Amino acid sequence: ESADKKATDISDETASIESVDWTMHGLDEEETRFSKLSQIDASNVDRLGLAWSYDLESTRSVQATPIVKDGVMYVTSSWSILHAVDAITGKRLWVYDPEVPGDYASKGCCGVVNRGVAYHDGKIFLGAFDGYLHALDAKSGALIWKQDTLERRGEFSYTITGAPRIVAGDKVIIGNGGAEFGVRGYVTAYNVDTGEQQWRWYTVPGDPSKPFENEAMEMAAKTWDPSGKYWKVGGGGTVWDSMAYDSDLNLLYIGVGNGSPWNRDFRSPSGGDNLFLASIVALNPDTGEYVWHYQGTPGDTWDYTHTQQITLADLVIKGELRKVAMQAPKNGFFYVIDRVTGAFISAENFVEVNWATGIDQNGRPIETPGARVKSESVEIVPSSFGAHNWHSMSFNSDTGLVYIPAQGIPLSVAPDLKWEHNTYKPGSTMSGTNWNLGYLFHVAFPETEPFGTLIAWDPVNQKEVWRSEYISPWNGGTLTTAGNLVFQGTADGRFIAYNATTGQPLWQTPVTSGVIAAPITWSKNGRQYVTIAVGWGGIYGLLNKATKYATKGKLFTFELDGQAIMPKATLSTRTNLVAGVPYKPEHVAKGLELYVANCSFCHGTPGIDSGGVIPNLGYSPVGVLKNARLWVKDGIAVDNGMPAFDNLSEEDVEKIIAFVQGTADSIRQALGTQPSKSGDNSPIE
Ligand SMILES: O=C(O)c1cc(C(=O)O)c2c(n1)C(=O)C(=O)c1cc(C(=O)O)[nH]c1-2
Ligand SMILES: [Ca+2]
Repeated sequence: ESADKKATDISDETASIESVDWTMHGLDEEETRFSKLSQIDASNVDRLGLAWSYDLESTRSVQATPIVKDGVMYVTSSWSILHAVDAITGKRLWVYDPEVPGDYASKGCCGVVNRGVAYHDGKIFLGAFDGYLHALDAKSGALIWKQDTLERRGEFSYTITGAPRIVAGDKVIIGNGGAEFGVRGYVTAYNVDTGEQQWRWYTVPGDPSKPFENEAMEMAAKTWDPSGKYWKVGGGGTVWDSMAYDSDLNLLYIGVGNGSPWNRDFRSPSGGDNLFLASIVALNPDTGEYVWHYQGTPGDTWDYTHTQQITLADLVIKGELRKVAMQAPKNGFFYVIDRVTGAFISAENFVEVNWATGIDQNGRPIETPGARVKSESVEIVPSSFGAHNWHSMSFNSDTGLVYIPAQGIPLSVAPDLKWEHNTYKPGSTMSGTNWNLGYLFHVAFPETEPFGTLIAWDPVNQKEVWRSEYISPWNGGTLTTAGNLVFQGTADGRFIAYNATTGQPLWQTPVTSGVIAAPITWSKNGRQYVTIAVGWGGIYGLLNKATKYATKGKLFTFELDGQAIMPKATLSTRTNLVAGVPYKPEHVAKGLELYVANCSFCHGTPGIDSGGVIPNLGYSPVGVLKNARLWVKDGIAVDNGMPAFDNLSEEDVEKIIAFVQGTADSIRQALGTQPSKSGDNSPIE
């Protein structure tokens, strides 16, 4: 009975084959992103053409997996703005703006992002960046109910960036972001009709002097050192992206994130595994009770979130059919675990790693001696950007392969010995916007090179089968289909179809901007379509980009023999290295400390990072850098997400300007080039 129910959950109209919707974030409860549609296949995919394009009008990140239900496409763009679009014509039906305040942007680590909505019984559920969960009428976009998901709003920097999920027939589940800032992670279930809270499950223990919420918290507290007073900083463990659901087993799987602060030496000085950080946890979806956990990265100290996609599959392993959960988290290992019991089955690294030599038979990493950075600057591989981040993977049960958007983004880290909970200190990474890391970055330059790769991974034999290399990290999520295809958008602005078995590229088209989101496929009246939301951004995309474009967010739908014309890409207006802003050289060193504590994680290193959706200040127009006070102090761009910094004095701003101009001058000198025409607004070519 439940198997039938599952099939209809995937799409109400699947039975007719005529119209197949995409109604869940990961396509199905198992989050496979494997579509059974096969009209578009390896033999005809080269005939794909544009059916229509739609303007999302966003200048920040587009991360959403669209949802298609009854001819309507629901897709979010930055600032959690939801667009309802006629799926056949691409015409706007309605737009819902949850009106996230501009000054909320700096309460998230990685930009005002949103990964999509959930659909259930005529309602759309949207988690907005400022922590409210909205339930809307799917037809009109009218608000039905709205819930504040945040605890102690204002005291902690919580956000929502992930897509809600529907479980147990009547519950909508959402977690939060915030573990870079110091928060306590949890997931909450709300009744789909009323919005009433059903249960909340914390991922880490609270203040041990107070009663524990449940036995799981009591068990978890034994793995934390109370002398670190972790509960003051929150402890971390946000559930900011992945969940999966097995309705047969009646288990909800959640992916739990990193510790707050990142550095375990400050969070739990005597060590400990710090449950349930960096774990997959199975919960009873009816009650929110703990069932089991598997902790992939015990005692996380590297921002090794296990919030990356959890995909469920039934695999024959050593002759036995196993119900498994699969994950490729930031730490670089591909995990297969038993989803009934949480028992470890296998793990192998899918990229080069230097923090562990492998995973032992109990599922514990064998850490390398220098992996827990104690004094000098060390380059840990993978970095906290992850060997795989939130970009969706897909699992094709025909080929037996998982398609992973893998990457390497170099970062060196050193302990921040000055770190104190919620204390602004020049020199302490982003402490000016309340980050709580306990690390400094790039005290020494990292030695590895950035890379981006699509990896086709065999989860049974734990080995790579094929790969496709890209020129940049931070490529889009993947989709696979019964047409033996894999689709992926790329950081360099292409949308590509591969043969799922061999990895041979079969078709590609430019799509006006770098892509980070995942494509979907669906059909209407017997015709198959492929849709991708496009718009550069996310954490790496704040700082860097791999195209010369700054095109606003778009939504593209493709079909066989589609004839629509691809809109023109907009060139970035990035200027040359800034020159000629007067400054006092003795201000540069202090300016660096101020920059690190207030500017670095959004604007990047001046003149070194290329600038993504947030400008790199090394390429500021002269007039902008000279008048930085207007942005930094007077807050003229608060609506765009640039906060006004009360902690900075006028003189501090002068010092930051000195650091930016001084750095630009040093780089220019090192490159041996002439001073550029200042204020030049010519596009980079
Ligand atoms: O610890 C957290 O709460 C948290 C939240 C988020 C988020 O909500 O986007 C990210 C991360 N961590 C993170 O570690 C990370 O690498 C990341 C990348 C992105 C992005 O949108 O590109 N978000 C996040
Ligand atoms: Ca994190």
